[in-house]
Amino acid sequence: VLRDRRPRTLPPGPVEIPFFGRLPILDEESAERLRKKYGDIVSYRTGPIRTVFLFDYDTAKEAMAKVEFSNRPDFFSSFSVDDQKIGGVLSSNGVHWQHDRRFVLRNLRNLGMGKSYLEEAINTEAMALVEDLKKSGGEAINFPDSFRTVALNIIWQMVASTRYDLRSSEVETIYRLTKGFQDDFSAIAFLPFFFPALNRLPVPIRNLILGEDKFGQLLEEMKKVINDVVDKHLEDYDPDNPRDLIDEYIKDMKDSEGDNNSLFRKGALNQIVNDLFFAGSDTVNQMLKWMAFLLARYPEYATRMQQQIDAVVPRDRMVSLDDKPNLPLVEAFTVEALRYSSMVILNVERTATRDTNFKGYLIPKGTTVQVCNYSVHYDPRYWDDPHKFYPERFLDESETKYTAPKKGLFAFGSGRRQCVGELLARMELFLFTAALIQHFDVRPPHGVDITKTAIVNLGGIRAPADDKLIYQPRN
Ligand code: HEM
Repeated sequence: VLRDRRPRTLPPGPVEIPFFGRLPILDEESAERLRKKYGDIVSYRTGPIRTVFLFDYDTAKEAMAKVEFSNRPDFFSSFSVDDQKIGGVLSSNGVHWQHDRRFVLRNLRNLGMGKSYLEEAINTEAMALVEDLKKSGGEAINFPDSFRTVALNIIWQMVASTRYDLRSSEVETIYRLTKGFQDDFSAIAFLPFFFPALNRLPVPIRNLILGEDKFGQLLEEMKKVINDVVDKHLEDYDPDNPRDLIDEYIKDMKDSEGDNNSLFRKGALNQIVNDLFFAGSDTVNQMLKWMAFLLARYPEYATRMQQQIDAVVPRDRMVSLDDKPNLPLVEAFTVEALRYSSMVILNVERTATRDTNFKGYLIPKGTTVQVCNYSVHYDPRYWDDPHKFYPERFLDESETKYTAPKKGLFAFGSGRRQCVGELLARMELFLFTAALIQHFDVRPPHGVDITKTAIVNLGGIRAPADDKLIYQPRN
């Protein structure tokens, strides 16, 4: 039964088990075990789906740039809130993806990605975050809800001109949906995609073991939240006063009315909004948790960064992007946090659009192609002592200048589908982290050994466990 049926032209990997294959790989330990045993390119079968895992930076970079590996797998469309399930950026393919990605990139830039007025908006949130954390009065608290609200507020202001109060209950609803997807559906909801036979089970059994009814409910709720936001924009739309990305889309949609070839559609707009909300808020929220954890875990860096900030920024002014050249350690700390956290453990899946020769192997059409970002970030070929948290690796010899790595960083993916929000995320991480450092000593509660804090897996996202921390305002 265990005869390996894998075609010889495929990369090596564990013996394929007919019909069932093996359980999906969702964590860094299992991925690393594969790499250690089979090398940098490994094929692995889960049900009818074959995945080729890539573990080495150069190989991953080359693969992610290939047109043949630029699509997302078909099953991504099940998460779409577009009625036609073809629009948006994250899960779409072909001309629809190209069209919507171009629209999003152009408008994120026009709305200030990398520019000073967006910096102001981020610093308004940073100030609100500081005030909110001060309310904890130096008591030990779990990661504050304000982390997620400030992250949401930035992208939501660009997309929908909405800013929430840091403790607003509306944010609670939105995050309940995100968390629902994360907690309940990380592994189990994917199983029918890998094991289609499960779809033949009676509905009550599928609901019981796979929670499909709950998944459907969450998706419907999300659809409604997004649709209401877009409908409200359509109602209030003023062509002379576009407020945000949704208005810009409505403008293009109205301009192209009557053009049968136009790809501007309300369903696609809904999905774009959904993508930006999902990809743009929880990612930053999770990274803020990492920043707080790492500041508490490595107080020697926190102290050095406070000295650097205090030397150039008066306490009554927020750190700005112009201060960056004077704060090389702060930048190095945030980038090292991206590497060390490897928050997105496995890069978002791609799929081969046709049979493709790659590195001496023939990757058949339909094969999933996935880079293990964690493995790239912990690869001793690119990083000295990779398990050490060491921001200095991003400084020049005199430690006075930040130096971007030439190779080895994969936090935002790569190639044609590289993260569209990278610039925005880097701005947010730098300014939010600087605000935390400038205003607080972050530390574990007395007697708590922070080296024992677990790193958990939240549906493919690596995050520090929510142990309590103290945010002590600095004198
Ligand atoms: C620290 C924060 C973030 C991290 C680590 C991150 C990481 C990633 C990664 C790994 C990918 C997959 C790239 C690939 O397939 O090669 C991705 C895609 C994407 N990200 Fe981000 N991201 C972050 C923040 C954001 C923000 C703030 C936005 C919102 C503007 C955003 C929007 C997107 C979108 C729309 C895609 C899909 C791109 C496509 O399929 O063409 N991300 N991100």
